[in-house]
Amino acid sequence: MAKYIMALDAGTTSNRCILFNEKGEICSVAQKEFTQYYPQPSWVEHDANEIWATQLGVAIEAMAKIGAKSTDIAAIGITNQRETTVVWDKNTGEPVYHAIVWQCRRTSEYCDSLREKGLADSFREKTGLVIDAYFSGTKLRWILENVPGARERAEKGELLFGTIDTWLIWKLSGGKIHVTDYSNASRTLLYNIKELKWDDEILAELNIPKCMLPEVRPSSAVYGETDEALFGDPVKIAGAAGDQQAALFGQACFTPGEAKNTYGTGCFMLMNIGDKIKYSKNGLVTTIAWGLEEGRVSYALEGSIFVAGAAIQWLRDELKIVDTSPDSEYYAKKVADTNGVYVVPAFVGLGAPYWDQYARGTIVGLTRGANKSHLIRATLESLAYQTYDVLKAMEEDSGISLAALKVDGGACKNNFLMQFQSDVIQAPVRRPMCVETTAMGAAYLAGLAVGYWKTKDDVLNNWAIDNEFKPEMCPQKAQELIDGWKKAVRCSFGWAKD
Ligand SMILES: Nc1ncnc2c1ncn2[C@@H]1O[C@H](COP(=O)(O)OP(=O)(O)O)[C@@H](O)[C@H]1O
Ligand SMILES: O=P(O)(O)OC[C@H](O)CO
Repeated sequence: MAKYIMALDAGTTSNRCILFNEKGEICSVAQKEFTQYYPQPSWVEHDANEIWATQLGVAIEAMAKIGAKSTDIAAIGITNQRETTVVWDKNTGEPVYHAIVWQCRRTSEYCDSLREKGLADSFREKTGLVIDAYFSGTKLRWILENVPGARERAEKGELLFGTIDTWLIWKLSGGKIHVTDYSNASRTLLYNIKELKWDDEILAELNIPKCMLPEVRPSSAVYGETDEALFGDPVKIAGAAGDQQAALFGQACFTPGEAKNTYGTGCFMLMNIGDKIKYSKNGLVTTIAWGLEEGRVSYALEGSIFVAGAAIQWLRDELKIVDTSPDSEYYAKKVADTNGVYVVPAFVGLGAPYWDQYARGTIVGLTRGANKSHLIRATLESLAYQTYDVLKAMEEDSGISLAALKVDGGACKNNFLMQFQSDVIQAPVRRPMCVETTAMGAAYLAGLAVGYWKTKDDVLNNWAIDNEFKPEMCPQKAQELIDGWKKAVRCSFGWAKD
C-alpha cells in the first residue's frame, strides 16, 4: 500500500510540499519562497510560471528527502492562496500576464462603480461576498481589458482562467484537466453559492466569457492523474481546497459553530455554519467551506484580514529591524508594553470587518521614547487586535460565544502573540501539535477520496493539542487597549482616497 499523501500548499509567499502518513504525521517537508512583484503602490503580482516551478521543485525535494517514489504516494491534495488570478493560453500553457494576487488593489475603483450601480446586495445574495478588489472576478476582467488581444482570444476560447489550484492541477496533469473545487470557486465573485453554478448575470455584468472558467468539482474527488513526465508513475490528484477552508478541515471543525484562525501572510477566521447559508450583518463574508460530494456543500462565515504575518515580513524586509520573523518575539518581550504605539498594517486597505479599500498603513502614538522594540511589539499586537475585531463580528453574527479559539499558521508559533491574543479576546487560545493544518486539510481531502483514510473521524482522532494560552490580563486593561486600537484604526480609514 502507498505510504504517504502528498499535500501541495501554495501560499502567498512560499510553496510547500508535505508528505503525511496515516497518523497525520509529517514525514517530509520542503519549502521555497518565491518573488513578490509590486509594480505600483498597492499592486501585487506573482509569476505563475515561478509558482509552478517552485511547487514542482519542493514536491520533488520532499520525496527525495525520504527516498519516496511516486508509487509511495497514494494521492496529491492541493491547497492554495485563494482569489489570485491566472489567465493562460490553452495551447501553449503560457500565462498572458502575471498572476494578480489577492492583495492587489488595482480594481478598487471599478468595484466602487459596481457598488454605485446598486449591485452590492445582489452580489452578496448570490456569491456571499462583498464587492471588493480582493476577489478574482474584477482581476480577471482587468486582464481581459488591459492585456492587448486578451479579450478577443478569450472569446475565441483560446484562454483559460484559474485560481492557483486550477493552474497547478492543469500543470500537474500536463494541460489535461481544467477544474477548481467548490471552496475556491466561491472566492471568485463569479460563483453562485446557492445554486452551485457560475452566475450568468454576474458574468454578463463583468463581461467575462464563460468558456474560460474551470469545471467546479467537489473538494475531495479524483480529478485525474499527474503527467508521467513529472514523478515517474502517474499519481492521483484527488482533492483541492482554498487554504483557509483546508485549514478549517485540518482543524477538524466539522460541527457548525466550530471555528479556527490562521495566522499566515494574512489572518483568516472561519466558522463552520453547516449546510444553510447565513449572511453576515457585521462585515464578514459567507463562503463555501468544502463540498465532499457532487452538489452538496458546507458553508462558513469568514473574517478576512489582509495583512498579518506580512507585517512581520515588512519589519524584516523593508524596515530591516528584525533578521527573521521569529525574532519579533524576542523584541516584543524586551518591553512591558508598546509605550502607547499602535501599528495598523492596512498596507492593502482593510478587509473584515471594515472593508475599506482606501485605508493605508498607519502608526500612531509615537513619542520621543518609542523605540524599535515598541514598534515590533505594536506590529505583533496588531494581529491580535485585528483578530479581536473579526471574532466579535463572528460572535454577533452566529450568536455563538467561542469557548476557545483554535489557531494555526506560521505566526501562531509566536508565544508572545498567542498569549496576547488570549489576553485581548479574554478566552483560551488552543494551538495544535501540527500547525500545518492547511496542508493537513488538503491531505485529508485527497486521502478520503482514495480511501487512504476512511471517514472524517480519522481527522478528528489525529488532532492533538500542543499548548493552551489562557488570559492573564484583567478585562479592564484589555478593554483599554482595545479602545486605543479602535482609535488607531479610525486614523487609517480612507487615506488613499482622492
Ligand atoms: N515566529 C513568528 N512570529 C511572527 N510571525 C511569524 C513567525 N513565524 C512565521 N511568521 C509569519 O508567518 C507568515 C508565514 O506563515 P505561513 O503560514 O507559512 O504563511 P503563508 O501560507 O501565507 O505563506 C509570514 O508572514 C511570517 O512573517
Ligand atoms: O497565503 P495565506 O495563507 O495568507 O492565505 C491567503 C488567502 O487564501 C487569501 O484569501
